[in-house]
Amino acid sequence: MEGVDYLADERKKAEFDVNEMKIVWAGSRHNFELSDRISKLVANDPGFSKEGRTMLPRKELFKNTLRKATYAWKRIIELRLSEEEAAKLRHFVDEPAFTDLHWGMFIPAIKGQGTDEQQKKWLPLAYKMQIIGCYAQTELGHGSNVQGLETTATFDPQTDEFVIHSPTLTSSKWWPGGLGKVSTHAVVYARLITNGKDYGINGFIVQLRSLEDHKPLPGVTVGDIGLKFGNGAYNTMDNGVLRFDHVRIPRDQMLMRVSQVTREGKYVQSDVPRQLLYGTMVYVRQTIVSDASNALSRAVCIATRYSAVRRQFGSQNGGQEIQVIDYKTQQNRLFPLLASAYAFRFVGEWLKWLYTDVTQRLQANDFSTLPEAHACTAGLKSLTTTATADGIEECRKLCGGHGYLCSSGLPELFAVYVPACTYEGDNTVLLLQVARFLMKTVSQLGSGKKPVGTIAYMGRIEHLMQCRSDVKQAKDWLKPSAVVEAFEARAARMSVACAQNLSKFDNPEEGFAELAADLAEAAVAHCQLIVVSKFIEKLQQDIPGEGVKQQLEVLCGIYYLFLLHKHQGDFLGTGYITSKQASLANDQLRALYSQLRPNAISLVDAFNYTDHFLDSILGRYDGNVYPKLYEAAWKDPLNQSDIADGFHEYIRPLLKQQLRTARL
Ligand SMILES: CCCCCCCC/C=C\CCCCCCCCCC(=O)SCCNC(=O)CCNC(=O)[C@H](O)C(C)(C)COP(=O)(O)OP(=O)(O)OC[C@H]1O[C@@H](n2cnc3c(N)ncnc32)[C@H](O)[C@@H]1OP(=O)(O)O
Ligand SMILES: Cc1cc2nc3c(=O)[nH]c(=O)nc-3n(C[C@H](O)[C@H](O)[C@H](O)COP(=O)(O)OP(=O)(O)OC[C@H]3O[C@@H](n4cnc5c(N)ncnc54)[C@H](O)[C@@H]3O)c2cc1C
Repeated sequence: MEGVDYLADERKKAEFDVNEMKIVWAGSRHNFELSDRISKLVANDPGFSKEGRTMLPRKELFKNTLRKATYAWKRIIELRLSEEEAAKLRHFVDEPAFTDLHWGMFIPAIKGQGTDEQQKKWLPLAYKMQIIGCYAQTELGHGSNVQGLETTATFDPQTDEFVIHSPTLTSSKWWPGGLGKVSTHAVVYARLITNGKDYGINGFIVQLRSLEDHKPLPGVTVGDIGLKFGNGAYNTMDNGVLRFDHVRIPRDQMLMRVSQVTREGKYVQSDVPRQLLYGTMVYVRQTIVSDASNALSRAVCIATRYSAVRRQFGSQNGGQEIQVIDYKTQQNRLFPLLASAYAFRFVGEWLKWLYTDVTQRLQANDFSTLPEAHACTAGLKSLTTTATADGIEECRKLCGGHGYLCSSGLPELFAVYVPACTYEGDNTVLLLQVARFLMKTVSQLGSGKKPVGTIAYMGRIEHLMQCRSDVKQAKDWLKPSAVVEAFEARAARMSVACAQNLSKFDNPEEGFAELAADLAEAAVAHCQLIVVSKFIEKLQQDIPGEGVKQQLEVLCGIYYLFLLHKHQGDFLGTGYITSKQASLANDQLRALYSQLRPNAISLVDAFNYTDHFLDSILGRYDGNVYPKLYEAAWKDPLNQSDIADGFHEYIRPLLKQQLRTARL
């Protein structure tokens, strides 16, 4: 880095090896080197500049995204990047685009739900981007309730085709990214009807636009759904609307891994569970969990650096004022978010492992771990995206007024990120899926079926229902066994309380609806237990680098003690801890903030973000905030002239009128 480093003193305070921490953050030396190389490649290429992005009108913004996405593809080909390198490049280009859905959902849907033959036909075209696809599931009338979708795919045995049709306005596909203006094809989810019988939802590959002139094919009505939240932000994406008027596709474009329709129109269900139709969602939820730590760490990096630069109050004898990062209130808002970024990193790594494991099992026709994989991906997607969206907004507030400027990078980051709480499953709806899984687990206790994996703790239910915390002094809260038992007891007791309340209802579905808010809270407790456990398990590994493990222990302590403090009501209400023990936890938390403080800047440096990727004046690596903020203000189009457009038309007559009144 060139020029003065205004954060150099902060960097000197670090008590650990930052370069080793970079490797822990990246997951491996290989991942670190890959990210480092590709992020610099993107940052140094003017073709990927972000300059002025938030000021472009929608049409120009969108065109610019098309330019960048195709330029990225050109570079991927020219540089012969591997699939892994290409994915990194798209990540660091940092602009939501149709390519996310093409690579992230269209291709995985064909891979997961297509037969070998279908994969052989469609994947090579998609890999070369000779066709561009999206994932068209959600409709105007239904998103969460997938079984309620209305689009129909009716088999016509005369012609060996499916007829895809949108029977109502509410059956219009609505939201799919990449659909509005770009995609040539879509995996469309529709009700499969054959021989007059409705067999529920299935996926179909449907061509939407001509490969010659890109015009919608006959019977297809397609367009963009309009401007979304935030300037720039997710408006780089063409989320679309799509209607079918009796569009015909060959029978072999029904994705046939889960079920088939024969030439005669007979519906055949294979021996794989129907839930595999939802497999693409499980995959994407897992990637969203991994991505949460990216988004949160970006916001935290900006807020931490700026908190060290910013000074307010407390000047003594004409000396410097206090850095706002030294206020305990700032630390209490910021440091748990820094700890959460690390916690989500590690749980994301673990979830990736779980997903790979379940995928291998599915290939071998072992479906036993699918329910747990669904509960974990759904629950952790909900937990991490909610905390990340809230965390980004908190980081904006932590930066005071300047956080509200687009040049802080935070408003755009928030606007791009916040729909993650909704897409790929509304976060409350997903928590209720976890709750169903928990209630099923509780109901099977005593049946001889041993709970395994993330619900293994339920197997010790008798102990967890009656044990009490043995914490006597603040530092006892640093013992992993004390912490894990606290989170297990809280989660188990909340689930059992819900199950007991449910049993009072004659109709279980009515009970579930009535108790939904409590059930969602029990699901949160279970998911927090997973994150805490995975962080603690990470610390049991061999972690090289001077001081690295110690810093991670501090972060882990902050993560769980902050949760314990925030959800004190649960821990006290379920009777596992006393109010004295809750207060000791808080004392320990404050002590950990003091230990973290000198390392804060280096802990965010370990994310290894380029200034290009952060795209934030407040988060600049060198901390040179004020001159750059001042400079940026003058680049605003409003400052291109001293007299604003509209002045002569509107303001001048007003001023003249006041002048006349004053003279009177
Ligand atoms: C996409 C890009 C990724 C690229 C990678 C880059 C990395 C960066 C990451 C992110 C960058 C941002 C880019 C993201 C772009 C946005 C993409 C957004 C795309 C979408 O939003 S697609 C649409 C998503 N829609 C949903 O998620 C709908 C949510 N609804 C449902 O999932 C279901 O309807 C339901 C689960 C809520 C209910 O279903 P239903 O059939 O009615 O089920 P139940 O009766 O409740 O349950 C039946 C039975 O099935 C089990 N089950 C449910 N779901 C699953 C599943 N997915 N897998 C396995 N099993 C499942 C359930 O537990 C029940 O089991 P039981 O009978 O009790 O044993
Ligand atoms: C930016 C963005 C990109 C998207 N991209 C795609 C895409 O590429 N492809 C695609 O197919 N879809 C896409 N979607 C759609 C997305 O998947 C849905 O919006 C999402 O699944 C939520 O469904 P919904 O909109 O129907 O919400 P709703 O279900 O209508 O939710 C409204 C409210 O009702 C509550 N609610 C609903 N059901 C229940 C219940 N059973 N119990 C308790 N509360 C409930 C919810 O919690 C929420 O508060 C995208 C959405 C967004 C915002």
